[in-house]
Amino acid sequence: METTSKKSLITGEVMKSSILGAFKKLNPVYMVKNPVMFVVEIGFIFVLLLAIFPNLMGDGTGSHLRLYNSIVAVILLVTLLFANFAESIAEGRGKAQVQTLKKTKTVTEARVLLSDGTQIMKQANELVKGDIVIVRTGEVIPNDGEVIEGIATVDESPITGESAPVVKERGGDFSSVTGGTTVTSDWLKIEITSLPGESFLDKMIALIEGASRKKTPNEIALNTLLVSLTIIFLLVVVTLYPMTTYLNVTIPVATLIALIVCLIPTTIGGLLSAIGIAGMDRVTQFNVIAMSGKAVEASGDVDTLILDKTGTITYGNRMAEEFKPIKGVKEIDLIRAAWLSSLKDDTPEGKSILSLAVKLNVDSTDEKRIVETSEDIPFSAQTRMSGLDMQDGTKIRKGAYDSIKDRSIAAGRALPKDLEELVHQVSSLGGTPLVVAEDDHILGVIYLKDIVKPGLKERFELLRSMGIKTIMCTGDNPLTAATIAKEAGVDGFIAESKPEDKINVIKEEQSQGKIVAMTGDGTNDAPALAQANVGMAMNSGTNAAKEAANMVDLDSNPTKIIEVVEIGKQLLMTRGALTTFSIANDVAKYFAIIPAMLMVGVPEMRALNIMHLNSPTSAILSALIFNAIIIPLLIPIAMKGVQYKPMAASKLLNQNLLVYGLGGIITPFVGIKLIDMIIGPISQMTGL
Ligand SMILES: Nc1ncnc2c1ncn2[C@@H]1O[C@H](COP(=O)(O)OP(=O)(O)OP(=O)(O)O)[C@@H](O)[C@H]1O
Ligand SMILES: [K+]
Ligand SMILES: [Mg+2]
Repeated sequence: METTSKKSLITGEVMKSSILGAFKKLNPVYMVKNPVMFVVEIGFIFVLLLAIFPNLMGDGTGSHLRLYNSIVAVILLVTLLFANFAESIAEGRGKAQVQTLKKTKTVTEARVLLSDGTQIMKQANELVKGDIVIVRTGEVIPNDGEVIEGIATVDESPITGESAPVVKERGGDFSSVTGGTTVTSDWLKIEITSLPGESFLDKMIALIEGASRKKTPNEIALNTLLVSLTIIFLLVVVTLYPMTTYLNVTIPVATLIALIVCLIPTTIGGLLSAIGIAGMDRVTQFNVIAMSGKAVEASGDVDTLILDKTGTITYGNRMAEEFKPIKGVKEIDLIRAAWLSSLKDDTPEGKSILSLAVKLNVDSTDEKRIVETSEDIPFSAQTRMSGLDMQDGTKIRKGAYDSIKDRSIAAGRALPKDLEELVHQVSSLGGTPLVVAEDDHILGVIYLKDIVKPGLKERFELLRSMGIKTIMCTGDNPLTAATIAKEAGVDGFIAESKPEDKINVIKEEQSQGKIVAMTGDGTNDAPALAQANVGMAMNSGTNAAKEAANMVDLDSNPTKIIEVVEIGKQLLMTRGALTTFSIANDVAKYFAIIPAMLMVGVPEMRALNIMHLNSPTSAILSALIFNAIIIPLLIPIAMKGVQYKPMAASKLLNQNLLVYGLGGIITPFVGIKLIDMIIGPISQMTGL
């Protein structure tokens, strides 16, 4: 699957604003939201004071101490800036995108059609829900809405990044339009469905700007852990103080603060929000808009994926292929009834039946009269039927086998003997059989042909190896469902399902503690999209679906949920890996610094000073410098995410513990030693 738009990674512009952002974020009001880094900031302020007034805590007055305190203060400041920079740069790409989107929002006027037929011009920001507007070629659609008349091509590229215009028309799946897109041919009559400032585009801008970004549940839990660790290390260092006095080692307060900062989980504390933002951004790069970080995170935890058949697993442009009459019924009578039943059917299925009937020379001379005089019985997922009631009282219906069957039985009719056989023939090909009835007489079956998308089997295999169960939900009959399910390789299916059945499947899974994802595009999918932990609506779908979902796929490709799940997993893994690395780092630093610090007063400690660092001062400064530069060094991993390979969760965990845990323990020893080799001689020269 290709992403349609790849935005360049980090531009000079983003770099500049990120550096600026790093300084702006030093504001304590902002810093306090990140407790670990806030502790570093307090430490910095404290050491800064000690640089100015070295004897503030009774450490003495020497100029060396002043210099030392100043150096520690500078490194602490740099640590803060690095952490802030990580967050800024993660936000940077989104900011550039917002600029482009804001340019889209330049509509000022809309042509409103009043109920008396007159047209007036109104400011776009004065439009209310229910207003009817007319948009002509070259004009921008003023707000989100549903097409109620007309057919036109619309350029949606500002939102989807897709340059080819899309056709919009009344009814079906292509009736919703987005404010800010441009009509490129013909005209549309649109009913406005959003209030000014609440359009899809507005929401996208707000989301990307971070206005509605909240800490996710996992982030909150991790933060609690990080705060606990911070408190523990604070206590460790505080209790070290009387111990050193007892051992007759004098340790400057700045060193103790440096030690605290080295030991508390600053690496993950500094990168945590960047990881979250980058995760959301990666989804955006895939042309999926996530309404919250929580949604992206939930997609990483998905256990069950509910997919609908038509349009997700199959291409969904179901075309009438053949008319199969019941024994004793003339083919032309079936064709005529099928044609009648579709005269007012707006769905693609209905249209394809009309064109096949016309191709087979149906008698259509009285079309106009019938259209004008009969009553439309539109298709609904609830009834799974469509048709019309004619002026003479004849009721023409076509629909799902069980729906028409129930209807006939209710009317006290016996079913034709060969009906089941015809339905079976179509179903075993994976096609959708539509049964046609005139009043309660069943005339035959329409074969709607559909094709399973290629490559799905491999993708479902991939999901299975991630431990995700796939369930196909369809309104179609059990045999068609079984045929398609087998061909596509899903784990299970539910046939003859009505919209509420989808919700029930989701609830059932959730009651077993499972996290459920689903995709959908119709108004009838909206409740299920809202019920699912991850609901991904298609951009081409109805506004109700988009409103209910917590993600929208701008490319309207339902199988993209698979990539979203991968990105979510990658986000969770990246966070886990860097947390492991960070904590392993801190523990390693403890063993690297403490012996070097104490060996002055406790000669026995020399044995533990396996790193042979130049001096206690050099040891602590090296550790502090390492602690700072590890943050920018890890920014690429935070942004790109650790590589995800599908495998069992436990195996993955073990592998990550090995790589990031062991790596986290070894890296500080190597890093601190290298830095010590550089700054050791300098600190000796300056006599620090
Ligand atoms: N235009 C139509 N007129 C009458 N019956 C239809 C029409 N379109 C579909 N049906 C019948 O209604 C059933 C349900 O349709 P619906 O679109 O809700 O589900 P589906 O497309 O079969 O499955 P999925 O939920 O996978 O999209 C179809 O299986 C078909 O039998
Ligand atoms: K640290
Ligand atoms: Mg459908």
